[in-house]
Amino acid sequence: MTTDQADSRSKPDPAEGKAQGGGGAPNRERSHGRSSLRRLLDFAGPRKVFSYLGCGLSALSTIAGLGPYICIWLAVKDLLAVAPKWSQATEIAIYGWLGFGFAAASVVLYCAGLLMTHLAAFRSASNMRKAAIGHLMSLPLGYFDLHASGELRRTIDGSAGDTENLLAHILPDAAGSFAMILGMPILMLAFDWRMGLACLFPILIALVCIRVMMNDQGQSFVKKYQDALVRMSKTGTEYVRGIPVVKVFQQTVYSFKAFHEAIEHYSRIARNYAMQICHLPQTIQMTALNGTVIFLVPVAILLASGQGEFTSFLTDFAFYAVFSGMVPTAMTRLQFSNESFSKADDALNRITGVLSIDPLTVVAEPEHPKSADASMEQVSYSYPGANRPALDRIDFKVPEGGMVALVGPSGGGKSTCASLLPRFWDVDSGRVAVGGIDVRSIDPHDLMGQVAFVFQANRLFSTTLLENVRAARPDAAPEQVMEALRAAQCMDIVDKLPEGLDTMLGSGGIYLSGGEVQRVALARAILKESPIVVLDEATAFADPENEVLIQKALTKLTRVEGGRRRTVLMIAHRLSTVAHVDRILVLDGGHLVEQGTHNQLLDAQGTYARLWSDYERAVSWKVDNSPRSDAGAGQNPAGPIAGENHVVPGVGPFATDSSTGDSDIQRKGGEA
Ligand SMILES: Nc1ncnc2c1ncn2[C@@H]1O[C@H](COP(=O)(O)OP(=O)(O)OP(=O)(O)O)[C@@H](O)[C@H]1O
Repeated sequence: MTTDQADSRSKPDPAEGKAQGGGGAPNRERSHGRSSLRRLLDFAGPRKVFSYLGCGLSALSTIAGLGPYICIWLAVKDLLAVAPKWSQATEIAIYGWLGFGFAAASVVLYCAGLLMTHLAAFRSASNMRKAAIGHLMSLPLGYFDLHASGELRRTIDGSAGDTENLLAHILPDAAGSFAMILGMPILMLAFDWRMGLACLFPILIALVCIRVMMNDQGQSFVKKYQDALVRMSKTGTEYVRGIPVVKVFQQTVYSFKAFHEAIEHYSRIARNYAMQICHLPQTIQMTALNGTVIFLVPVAILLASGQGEFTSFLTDFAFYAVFSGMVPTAMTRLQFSNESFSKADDALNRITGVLSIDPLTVVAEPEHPKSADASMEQVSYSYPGANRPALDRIDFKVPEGGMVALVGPSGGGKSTCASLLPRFWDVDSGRVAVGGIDVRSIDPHDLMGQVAFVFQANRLFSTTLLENVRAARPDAAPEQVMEALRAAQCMDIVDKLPEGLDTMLGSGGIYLSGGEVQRVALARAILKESPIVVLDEATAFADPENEVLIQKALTKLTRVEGGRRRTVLMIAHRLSTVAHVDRILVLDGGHLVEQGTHNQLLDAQGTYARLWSDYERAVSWKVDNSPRSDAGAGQNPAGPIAGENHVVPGVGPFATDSSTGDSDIQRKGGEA
């Protein structure tokens, strides 16, 4: 999605009366208030002065670069004046050295200028990246659901790169070209204004052509072109991620429609621009510039007949013939700099688009939660652009140390509900509270400290196992990390890693399986020691062996020191894993349709009872079809829980914790 699309998802935050961060509302107006170059240089901070200096040096270099041409002209003039007695041309050597001096000075000035502009460009690009990444950190986590990583990478890294090129190379070159364009008419009209005009005429034609190409249509092309690049980058990233699926099903790139369409879209835009906007003006421009001599020769022939002193005329002609060769170079430079300015302008708008997305609101005097209960009071929430609410007036409370499960049909609103607690999104109406305090009144950092979130699919960083776990609590000692790994049943992982905790994971290191990654993520959550835990289908993708271990780790995670229980809000599709929680909330179509214990809900014969019976059927089907069905299914009268416990014996947050001897199943067995 482009930032423009993100714009359309923005919506007012009823609480604050302004665009919500999650929707992402870049304020383009703000970004157009000042010239792009000045806004860009602002990122360089005090180093912007290097940019001005660099451009000045580049302009001086161009002017110095004219010196050798004048020296050649003087030398030729000297020679022709004494022809054929060449030896009498005594000044030649001086002109030669002078020309060399000018050329050397031009090179030195240009290099010094480039050095300066590079210093400014690097600082500007790195500050831009830092600002954008820093700002991303302040956005609600839900923003990242809506914006693919490829798109963000392209926006931040690509845009910073585009502007870096502008400041480092294009700007000093443009300053040089500008100096050349200012100096050229003076120089050209100085020796023979008629031949000078003949040389300037194609430049005027080229300038008109450039103007035509960079009209409003051309500018809007650059915008569309950049959008097409972002779209290609985003769909390309998704395609690369989906390659295994594509290969397994023997599909080609054409089957990955979005990526294919993005490529087609990109080439269509580039083709249209070339054929509709550039074709004629570009042809005229290049012909005019490269054919300067075509204008010069007829003028020279006309002038030659009326010249009193032919040698002087010939010298002037030689000067214009040589000097006119510089014209295409200067004009091409100027044209490319114009394109780069448009490109950088667009890049800058993308960056400022990200920077102007409203971050999570932070109140001036945040409050600290007084306890570890969590509640929702009449909470409604709609995703930006959605035509019906994902949650509608949801009301419930998880008391401190309580365990509440969210169940319901797919799309019922379970994940949305859980993600409102750590402020992935802010509610449209109602209130989400932790410890009796509205989450919007808690400092976001404090809130993150209160809530540990275990996702369905977790990511590890490309660093050591130690640092991966320590991401949850950077000041934790290696012994504490080891303790968390032990509690998360990760000792088999630690033992098999060649350098234990210091083994690199991910690219360039060791890869872990999905279930192992899940356990390491649980170690993180355990190390974090937050009083509230949100579990989003933590065992969803685990194989039976890993599930046993994950369930054991979950048991540890749900308790703090001394056996006290953390407050747990969990989402589950496997109803067996929630049958023994304190309370089950059934969400259907964004409504809280039922709540109660497992038995109460079964008795109510509503949605939960229907889901349970579907679940029982699915499990008995699995058991009947399992090679071990003889050993387990029919023998256990306790239904699916028992059926699953046959496969996963005596584990889980609601089952026996072998290490502590506690048993939630036993403790809550009566309820079940
Ligand atoms: N990022 C999003 N943008 C727009 N709509 C969304 C987004 N995420 C979820 N929804 C919509 O919100 C509703 C609730 O989705 P949610 O993911 O909370 O349901 P769920 O009960 O967790 O589903 P599942 O069990 O399939 O994971 C659905 O209608 C879904 O289409």
